[in-house]
Amino acid sequence: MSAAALGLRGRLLPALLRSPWFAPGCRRSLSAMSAESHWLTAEERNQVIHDLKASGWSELNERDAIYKEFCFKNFNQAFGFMSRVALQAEKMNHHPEWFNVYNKVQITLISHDCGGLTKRDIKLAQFIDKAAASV
Ligand SMILES: C[C@H](O)[C@H](O)[C@H]1CNC2=NC(N)=NC(=O)C2=N1
Repeated sequence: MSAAALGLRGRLLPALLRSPWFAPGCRRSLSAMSAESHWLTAEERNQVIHDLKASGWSELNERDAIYKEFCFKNFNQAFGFMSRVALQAEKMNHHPEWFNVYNKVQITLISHDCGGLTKRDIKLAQFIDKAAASV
């Protein structure tokens, strides 16, 4: 019976693959990861994604990640924002995927060692939004 017939298309299969049992890197590192790095429960995920979407983040289709674009007055403001985020990323040992052209910064957040979105990404996204608001 095909995966489609088993109803494994859509979100079920990605959710299964995201679980620690299918993400050996995540399971292996779970013991060394802080509480924030643990997987989100379905209820937690729904709530935080709802809140993040309200502030302009979106879920990527091709990966279990979140994405947001920021536009500042000039490069100086954009780079100052990136510098603050970079220091926080180093502090958390959790880093964004990002692209900057002049006053624009595109940010994708995903926990590479887990292959998906974890509490580390949510914590960094919330920091990023505060940093952007205080530029
Ligand atoms: C070696 C280093 O600690 C790891 O590569 C850290 C660095 N920053 C990271 N950032 C993100 N987004 N995901 C990771 O899995 C990750 N792992």
